[in-house]
Amino acid sequence: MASQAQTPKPDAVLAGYRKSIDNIDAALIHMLAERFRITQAVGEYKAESGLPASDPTREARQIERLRALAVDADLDPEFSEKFIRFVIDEVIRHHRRAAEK
Ligand SMILES: O=C(O)C(=O)C[C@]1(C(=O)O)C=C[C@@H](O)C=C1
Repeated sequence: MASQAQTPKPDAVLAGYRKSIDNIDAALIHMLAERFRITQAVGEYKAESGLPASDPTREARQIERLRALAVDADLDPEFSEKFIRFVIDEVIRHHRRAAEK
């Protein structure tokens, strides 16, 4: 019986797919880094101006917009909402930390 610990033989088809996945993952990281770079500036601005860390009205608009974009792009809108919620919650955590400084 073949052991799962054996090194799999090279698979050019899978390697090609994985090259694309790696490029897409790298682009996602760069885009997220850019988004957090700008939200850091927003957090500093909000802290200086005494504005609240979160803006639920803006968030609701963003979620609705992204859900619609997801449907158009054949992406699960529930997933897109969970993803942006996760990102925004992290931004709010950063904003609150900036306001405490
Ligand atoms: O637009 C803002 O006011 C932000 O602080 C940015 C952001 C976001 O990450 O998109 C984060 C928190 C707010 O509740 C809404 C949106």
